[in-house]
Amino acid sequence: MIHRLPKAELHIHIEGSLEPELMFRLAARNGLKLPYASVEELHAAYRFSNLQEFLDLYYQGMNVLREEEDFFDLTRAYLDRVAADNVVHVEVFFDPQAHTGRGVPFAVAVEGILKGLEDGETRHGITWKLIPNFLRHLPEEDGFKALAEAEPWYDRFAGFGLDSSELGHPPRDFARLFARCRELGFKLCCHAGEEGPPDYVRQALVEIGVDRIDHGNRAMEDPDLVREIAERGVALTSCPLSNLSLKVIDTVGQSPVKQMLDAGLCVTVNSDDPSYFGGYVGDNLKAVAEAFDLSKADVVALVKNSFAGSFLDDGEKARRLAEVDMAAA
Ligand SMILES: Nc1ncnc2[nH]cnc12
Ligand SMILES: [Zn+2]
Repeated sequence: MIHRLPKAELHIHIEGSLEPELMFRLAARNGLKLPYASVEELHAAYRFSNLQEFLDLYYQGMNVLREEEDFFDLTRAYLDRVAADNVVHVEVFFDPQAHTGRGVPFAVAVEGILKGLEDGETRHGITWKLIPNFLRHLPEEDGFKALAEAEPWYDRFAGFGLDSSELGHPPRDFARLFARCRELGFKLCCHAGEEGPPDYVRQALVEIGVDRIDHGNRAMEDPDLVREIAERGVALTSCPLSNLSLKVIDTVGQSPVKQMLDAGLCVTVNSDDPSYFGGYVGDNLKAVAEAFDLSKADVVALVKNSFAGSFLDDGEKARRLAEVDMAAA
């Protein structure tokens, strides 16, 4: 049934969908030598004890993305893969500062990704939103520069997000930047509570006023905060296999997904960085369904949340939700 249901993915870093095979192909195309002898050796390096260990490899891996065509191929490969899982809508993150910071122009990254998204829409009918994320390990001032560079593409972006190393980089440090994004009419999302304390989630929710919380695991430590999230109707994008891989949890059964569902939160299931964490959105849904022995109603609720929590307009949401009900019947 999981396969059959039309679904959305709301938390995917396109750079984190770079599969080892494609990384080797792009390295060869760009005349670069990887510090790994083979795809197998690279795969074997994907063992992490925390977020930072993953991020170090993630930023190293994306170094093969140099030309517009590389970003196009990356995006195309992701959409081909999720089309096979019956994903019909994606809201895709990318990290512009991780590219401009190594000399790849903003335009190269964004144009390649946009062309890939348009190609996927044409070939698979997958609708999409694109959401640049600011890197929180860099100063807010650098985020303002990225926002200024993004200006020619404002009409192509649904919102802005915040990612990278969470501990020591609270959402509050980016309050002015997100206030500006809000003034410009963008949706706001923020990685919070993946490793950081519940107070980071509260800052994202109350001080930044996010429309969506990415991860949010540690919010579950604070019942008042859980109530606040429920009252505001803000969706959470949970990523079970990412949490497992980054040792946020020890087993999928410790994922907060079931607790969030039971608390009446709009929780969704996503892949985060599927190439690094060993599973796409369908695999993540299967993993939680198995770990919690979820009922059909719970699985349908998670999939409906993926549309309810999306940045689609109300009419499009209603149409997608009705399609899920039809497929589930
Ligand atoms: N899981 C994650 N947390 C924070 N930043 C990220 N960038 C890519 N994946 C991320
Ligand atoms: Zn993420």
